[in-house]
Amino acid sequence: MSVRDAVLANLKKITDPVSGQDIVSAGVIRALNVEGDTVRFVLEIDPKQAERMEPVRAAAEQAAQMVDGVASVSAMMTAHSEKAPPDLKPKPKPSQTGPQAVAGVDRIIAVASGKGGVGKSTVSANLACALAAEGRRVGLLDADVYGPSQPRMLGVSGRPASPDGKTILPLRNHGVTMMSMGLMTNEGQAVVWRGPMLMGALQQMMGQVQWGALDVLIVDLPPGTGDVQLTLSQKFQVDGAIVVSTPQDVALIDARKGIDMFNQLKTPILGMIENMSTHICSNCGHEEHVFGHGGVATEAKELGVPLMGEIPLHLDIRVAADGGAPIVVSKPESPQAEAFRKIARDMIAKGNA
Ligand SMILES: Nc1ncnc2c1ncn2[C@@H]1O[C@H](COP(=O)(O)OP(=O)(O)OP(=O)(O)O)[C@@H](O)[C@H]1O
Repeated sequence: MSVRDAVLANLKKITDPVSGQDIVSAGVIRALNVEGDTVRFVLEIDPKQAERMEPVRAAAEQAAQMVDGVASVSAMMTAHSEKAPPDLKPKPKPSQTGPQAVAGVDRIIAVASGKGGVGKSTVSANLACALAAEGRRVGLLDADVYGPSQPRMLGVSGRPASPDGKTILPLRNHGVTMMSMGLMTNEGQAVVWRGPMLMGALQQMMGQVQWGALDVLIVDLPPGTGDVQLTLSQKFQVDGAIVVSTPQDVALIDARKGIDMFNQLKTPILGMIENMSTHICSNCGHEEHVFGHGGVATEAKELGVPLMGEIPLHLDIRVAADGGAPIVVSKPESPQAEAFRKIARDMIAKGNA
């Protein structure tokens, strides 16, 4: 049994006090992510039940911890989206609410995925480093509040400083200026990200972080189509969205939802990237199609969006990301890195980065 399945089996033993079902069947557990010996997941709850659910969260964390091979567990509570209460305040003029540019930032590119775990953060980190290697001034905002991974992928640690209490100084590595929403919360602390909180935090990240002059700011979004995606597109001028998907049908169905959302928000779609496209054996170089191959190309064609590239499933990509130096930095001449670098060069050639 995989660690993921073992974690799920343990979580299934816990009852959701609201529905009476187990917490997995009740849909409380979301975004379960196993990386090495680290397990992360989110409990999606009604914000009114936050207090009642805290023991459930603690029990879930403990249940995951019991699984062999698991060293650390992080379980956060998040509020499931509710209809916003009617806004009785007079509406500000549309010119004040329209998407804004961020001072000093030429372009904002959102990297999204319909489904979690398809490698969106890996793609964001590699694209950011590849663009920086081409001489672009690059920022990377990790807006994935459910599983912030950019500090680890870019090998930066420590909390960002705020010398004046108003502005936030970002961190920097591999030529990329980086800020993560995950660095603003205390590690291991349960955070209930309510819609308005998310919006506030995102606005703070965009507006108060001293990004400096950037050619492009890449925003690594959480998976799915939620509050962060909406806020980003509604409040800021997003110049393009990249949707990352694996070739599996389930991932593609969700990727399509992501594309629909950006179409509705009138955010231009730069294209799709197929990740974990083919598997290249790190011993013999043999190529096989673990999740099928070419599914994203077919989907992109059907949706009328460009296929920006296909990234192989390769152990070196994961090892490099886990080690804090993405493959385009640690093995820039490898074919795996070249797959990312080609996408970056094409983006620059098309004036998108
Ligand atoms: N092309 C690849 N080859 C090998 N491993 C990969 C590849 N892409 C991603 N991975 C690995 O898969 C795992 C998930 O990737 P990543 O965290 O980038 O996904 P994500 O879509 O951002 O996930 P989340 O849902 O947490 O936001 C990581 O351990 C990463 O190193």
